Formats: sequence, C-alpha cells, structure tokens
Amino acid sequence: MARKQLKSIKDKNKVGLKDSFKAWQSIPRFFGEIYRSGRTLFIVNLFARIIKAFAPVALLWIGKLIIDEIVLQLGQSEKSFDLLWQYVAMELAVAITSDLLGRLVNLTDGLLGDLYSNASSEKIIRKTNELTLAQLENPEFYDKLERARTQTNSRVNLMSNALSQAESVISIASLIAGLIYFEPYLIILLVLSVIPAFINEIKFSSDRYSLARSWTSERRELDYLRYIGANSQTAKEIKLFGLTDFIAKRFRRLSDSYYKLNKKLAIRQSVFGGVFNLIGIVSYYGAYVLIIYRTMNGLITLGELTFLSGSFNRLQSNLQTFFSRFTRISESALYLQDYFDFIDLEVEDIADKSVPIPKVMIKGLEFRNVFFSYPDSEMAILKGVSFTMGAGEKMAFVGQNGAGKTTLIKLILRFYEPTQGEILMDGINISKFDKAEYRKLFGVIFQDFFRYEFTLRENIAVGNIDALQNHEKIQDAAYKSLANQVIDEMKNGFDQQLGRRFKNGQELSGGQWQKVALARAYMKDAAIMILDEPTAALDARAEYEVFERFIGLTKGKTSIIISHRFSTVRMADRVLVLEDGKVLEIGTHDELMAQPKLYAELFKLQAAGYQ
Ligand SMILES: Nc1ncnc2c1ncn2[C@@H]1O[C@H](COP(=O)(O)OP(=O)(O)OP(=O)(O)O)[C@@H](O)[C@H]1O
Repeated sequence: MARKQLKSIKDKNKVGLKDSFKAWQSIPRFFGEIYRSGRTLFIVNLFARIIKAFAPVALLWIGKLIIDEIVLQLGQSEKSFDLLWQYVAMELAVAITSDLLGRLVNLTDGLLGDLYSNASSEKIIRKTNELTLAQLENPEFYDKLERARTQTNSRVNLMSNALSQAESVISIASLIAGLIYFEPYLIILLVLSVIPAFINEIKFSSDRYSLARSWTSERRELDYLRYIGANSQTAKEIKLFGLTDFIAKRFRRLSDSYYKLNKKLAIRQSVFGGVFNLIGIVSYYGAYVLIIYRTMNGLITLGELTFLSGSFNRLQSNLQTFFSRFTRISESALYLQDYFDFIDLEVEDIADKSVPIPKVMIKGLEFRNVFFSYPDSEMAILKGVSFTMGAGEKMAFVGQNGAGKTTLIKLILRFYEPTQGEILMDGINISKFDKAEYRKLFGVIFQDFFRYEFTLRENIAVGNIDALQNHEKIQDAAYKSLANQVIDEMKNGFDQQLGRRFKNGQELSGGQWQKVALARAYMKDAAIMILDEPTAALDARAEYEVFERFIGLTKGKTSIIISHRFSTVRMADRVLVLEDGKVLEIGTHDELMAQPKLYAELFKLQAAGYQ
C-alpha cells in the first residue's frame, strides 16, 4: 500500500465547477431508477409535494387578509366577525393539510429510499459479477467499486433533496409572484443578498468532493486497517504477534492527515459562509425599512406589510436552503456519476456466441504455445506452454510453488485470456464460446475456495445453485466428497449454519471445510472436473478415501488434479510437470520416474520423507 501524505487536495485531480454542473446530467437517469423501484410511492410523493409547496404563500396571504379585516373592523362602529372567522378557519385548514402532506412526504421518502437503496445494491452485486477477474483485481476498479458501494446513503439523501428542491421551486415561485405584485424592487435586494452565499456554497462543495475522491484509496486502506485491527478472524495473529500498536499507529497516521485536510476546508468554509450570511441579514433589514416607509406613507396596508415582510423573510431563508441544497445535490450528483460510471463499465467479452459448445468433448483440450502475463504486469508467468489432454484423460499438474499451475486452470476456465497462443477444445479456440455456457462444462474446486457463512446445504449447492432444492443431488455430492461425515456430526444436519458470524453458526476445521467445498465440484454432472489442491487440509486416510472415490466415480471422465502429494499424483493417467512457466516433462508416472528429472527427484524426496 502506498504511503502517501497529501498536503492538499490540489495534489490530486481536482474537480472543478464544470464537473459539478456536468454531474447534474445524471439526475434524470437517477429519477428513472427511483421511479422504477417504486412507481406508486413516487407518484404519491410528487403530488403531495406539489400541493404542499403552495402552503407557505397561502398561509401568508390568509394572514394578510386577517390583519386587513381586523384593521377594517376596528374602524367600524358595528363589528362583524363573520369574515374573520372564515379566514381563521381557512388558515387552520391549510395548516392541517400542510402538516398531513408533510407526513405523507416523509413516509414515502423513507419507503422509496429503502426500495431504491436495495435495488441499487443489487445492481452493484450483479454488475460486479459481470466484470472479468482482470477488472476485479485492478486497484482503479476497486476505487470505483468502493465509491459506488459506500455512497448508497448519499444517493438516498440525494433523492429526497432533489424532490425537496422541486417543491422549493414551486414555493419560491409563488412567494416571488406575491412580492412582484406588491413591491418588485424587493426582488433586486433579495437576489443581491443570496447570490454571494450561493457561489460560496458551490465552490466548497466541489472542494469537499475533490478531497473525498482523492482519498478513495486511502479510505480503502483505512477500512482495511479497521477490518484487520478489529476482527475475530485476524484476532489470533494480531494477539500472538502483538500487532495492535503497529496497526493502530498506521491507522492514526493516515486518519490524522485526512482529518487535517478536512479541518482546513471546514474552517475556511465556515468563515466565508459567516461573512456572506451577514450580507443576507443586512439586506433583509434594508427591505424591512423600505416596507415600513411605504406603509407609513399609506402606500400599502398593514396586512400587506405583514405579507411582504413575511414573504421576504421566508423567501430569503427558502432561497438559502435552496442554494445550499443545490450544492448538496451537486455534490451527491458527483457521487452519482461514480455510481453510473461503475454500472456502465464495459464488460470485456469477446465471445462469438454463434459457435456452439461441444456437447460431448471428443478430442480434448489443447494448449498451443500459450504465453501469459497478468494484466498490468510485465512478468511472463506462462512461457510457451504446449500440450494436449485427451477426452476422458485424468491429468495431474505438478510443479513448485509459483510455477503457474493454478494460472493454467484460470486460463482454461477463461478468467483471463492468453497473451499469446491458443487454447482449443475439440479444435475450436475456447475464446469463441459463450463464457457462461462454456463454464458450465466444469466442476471445480479451487485451492482458495470460499467459506460461505451460509448453511451446509447452501455451501454445497453453490456448485450448482439451480439445484438448491434438489436434496438428493446435494446428498449425493456430499457422499462423493466425504462431506457426509461432516454433516453426520452436525446438530442440524444439512441445515447447520456454518461460520461464527451468525447465530447458531458452527465453525468447521480446515479439512471439514475442504470436504464441503469439494462437494461443490460434484454438484454438476460436469464434463470436466478440476481439483486444485483439493486435499491439502485432509488427513492421510481422508485423502486416500477422497481419491479412491474420485477415481471410481469419474471413470472415463476428463479431469485435472493439482497436488503436491505424489501419492495422489501417481493415480493420474498422465502427469504434466511445470517449471517456471514451461512444460518440463509430460508422461505417465512410470515414464517420468524413468527419467532423471524434476519429477523423479521430487517423488523420491517425498518418499524418503515417509520412511
Ligand atoms: N492475480 C494475479 N496477479 C498477478 N500475478 C499473479 C496473480 N496470481 C498469481 N500470480 C503470479 O503468478 C505466478 C504463478 O502463480 P500460480 O498460482 O499459477 O502458481 P502455482 O503453480 O499454482 O503455485 P502454488 O503451488 O503455490 O499454488 C506466481 O508468481 C504469482 O505471483
């Protein structure tokens, strides 16, 4: 991880005003998404807001009528209260309706927010799956994903802010209409009083975003440190190696420098904001003086005075909220842009879907002079690998750590494409097949299989999730992989929750997990089985049993086994020995033992260890 100490946000890409405004373009699309996540709620919310928006001007107007009526009646010898009570009743009705509508708006805002946040989280999960491993392992991608994922709340706030903004526009327009009707000059004062504050807001919002954005990868590091520093899975090592201080200090160093930058920005914003607010207050009193003067000269009534000063006051605070909300929206819109950038990331799939995948493999797989380097890396991992593997053949890949065995598997499964050369299935380049369909041919257990904290049943069914309800199939897979022994020991059998994260969860030993994960490979009637170190955590007897079953069950099936244990390797029809990204030897166990090369050497070394 990079150890950076940023002096200011200018150290990294700064987001300008232009970008802030450009980000607004994604708002219509955003509303499309919200509408689709809750159509009725959205329409109800919109209508409630539109009606509620007229409440402020209506209340002020009725207030004016009441005061003018009181003044009129005071001058009469015979007073009538009829009209007055009617006005009061009207004001009460408007106040109650506005309150009820406000509640309806809050309710629908909350519900819509929940629906939208669920829908967008699901979208992110689905999108992540569409991307290639190369994209997933790219740090830039991670930053994008992090920004898209962590800003879900900000998107929900954006929704209610944007809707409130639409409501404000109507309120402001209606108040302005009243003001123009009686005193158009007041509008000029009003504009003068709020514009500086607005410019100030916009400037600081893009600075705030620039800071947050430029710190995405550092924030990721902070999250990572928080995770490893306070986590039950890492606790064992952290305690044993006494790492707490090391991690806490590293966390503090990074978080302190972020705090300092943020503090500088917050203080500047607060000082400027204060000054501009003063301008607003002074202009309000300027307007007040003007209105009082005109009232005293008999140009406007007392009711109009209350209406105008009330309208001016409300307008000013409404406009200020409007502008600060405007900047909040611009800020969230920038994050929104990140979310859409992520959702729109291009999926690299060069498959020509028209090429049919062989139903039954006849000739087998062939590597033809394959070279490979991982994306963004110069280092060649595979250097001209060529070999063929017949249909129905059981092949073992052998080689020292880092030789490239797992990389071969990743290429066969099309997680990456060769940098040079071809991989063929029955003579057709595998890059021509539809990726998802092609992968259905394989039953695989990875060396670094994932331990899902789901039930045992689900942990096995992930190998073929469509068969989740097929108990017989799951039971059968469990039997084949010896996972049935694990299930027999569980209180809740197949429905036992695994891991320690959730209630009633049961943690498994390394070997038990491996048996469960191996069952996944048996969940499909796959044409080709790939087992990447499937027994590394098993005891000697379990390993022997697993392979005995495997060989018996997969007679005539194509399979690849990666293992460092030669007792397992020798069961294969042929062995491919990989050294430093090249095929060193290939042949049956007996053939390889007859050659004085790496295989024979390693075999004898291991055999000697057992004597
Ligand atoms: N995602 C990756 N990005 C970049 N380099 C990688 C990646 N995965 C593996 N490598 C590199 O590729 C080389 C081969 O790794 P691979 O996992 O294929 O080895 P292996 O033969 O399976 O080793 P082992 O026996 O230790 O499992 C290693 O040098 C490793 O550092």
